[in-house]
Amino acid sequence: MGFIFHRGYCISQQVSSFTKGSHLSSPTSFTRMFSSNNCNQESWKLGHLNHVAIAVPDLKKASEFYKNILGAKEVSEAVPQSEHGVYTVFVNLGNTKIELLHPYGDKSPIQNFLDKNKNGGIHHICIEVDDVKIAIKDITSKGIRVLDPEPKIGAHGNPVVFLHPKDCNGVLVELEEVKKS
Ligand SMILES: C[C@@H](C(=O)O)C(=O)SCCNC(=O)CCNC(=O)[C@H](O)C(C)(C)COP(=O)(O)OP(=O)(O)OC[C@H]1O[C@@H](n2cnc3c(N)ncnc32)[C@H](O)[C@@H]1OP(=O)(O)O
Repeated sequence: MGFIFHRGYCISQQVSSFTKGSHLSSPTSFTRMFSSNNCNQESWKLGHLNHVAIAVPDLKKASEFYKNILGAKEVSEAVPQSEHGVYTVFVNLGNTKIELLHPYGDKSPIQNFLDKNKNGGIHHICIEVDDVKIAIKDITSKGIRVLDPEPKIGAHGNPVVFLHPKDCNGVLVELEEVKKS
C-alpha cells in the first residue's frame, strides 16, 4: 500500500485500487489514515538490533563458552539488575550484543522460562527505538500488549519496555530508547 500526502492529511491508496483495470477516479478510492505511525505528528523510528538475550541455567559456564570456546573479546562481568530480577552478562560482538540472563531473586520473570527450557534458550530480542513513550502509545493503539505501563530503566541505563510474545509472533520483544547523538 502506498501513502500519499494531500493538504496536510495522509491518505492511503486502498490495495483494491491497484487491481487490474481499476483507476483512482473518485475520492472514495482514498482512506484517511489518522493512527498510522507514518502519518502521526508524534512519530517514532525503529533502529538497530541492540541485543539477543539468552536465558541460561549456569551464567559462569555460558560466559566461558563465549569467551573461551567462541573467542569473544569482550565479555562483561555478571551484573545484578534488581529491578528486573535478572543477572546480566553482555557479550559484545561489535555490530550487536548477546545478553546472557540468569534469575536474580525468587520472583524472577525468567524463572518460568528456565523451568520450561532446562538448558536455556533465546529469551527475547531487543530493538532500539528513538522515542519509547511515543512507540508505546502507537503500538498499544494497534492492539499489541506492552507488559509494563511505564518504561523501566534497562541494563544500559536507557528506558525499556517489553511487548507480549503472544502478540509478536511468539517472540518477546524489548524496545530500548537510544537517542541519536
Ligand atoms: C535487564 C533487562 C534489559 O535487557 O535491559 C532485561 O533483559 S530484563 C529480562 C527479564 N524481564 C522480562 O522478561 C520482562 C517481561 N517478561 C514478562 O513480563 C513475562 O516473562 C512474560 C513474557 C509475560 C511471561 O510471563 P510468565 O512466565 O509468567 O508467563 P507464562 O510462562 O505463563 O507465559 C505465557 C505464554 O508466553 C510464552 N512465553 C513466556 N515467555 C516467553 C518468551 N521469553 N518468549 C516467547 N514466549 C514466551 C509462554 O510459553 C506461554 O505460552 P503458552 O501459553 O502457549 O504456553
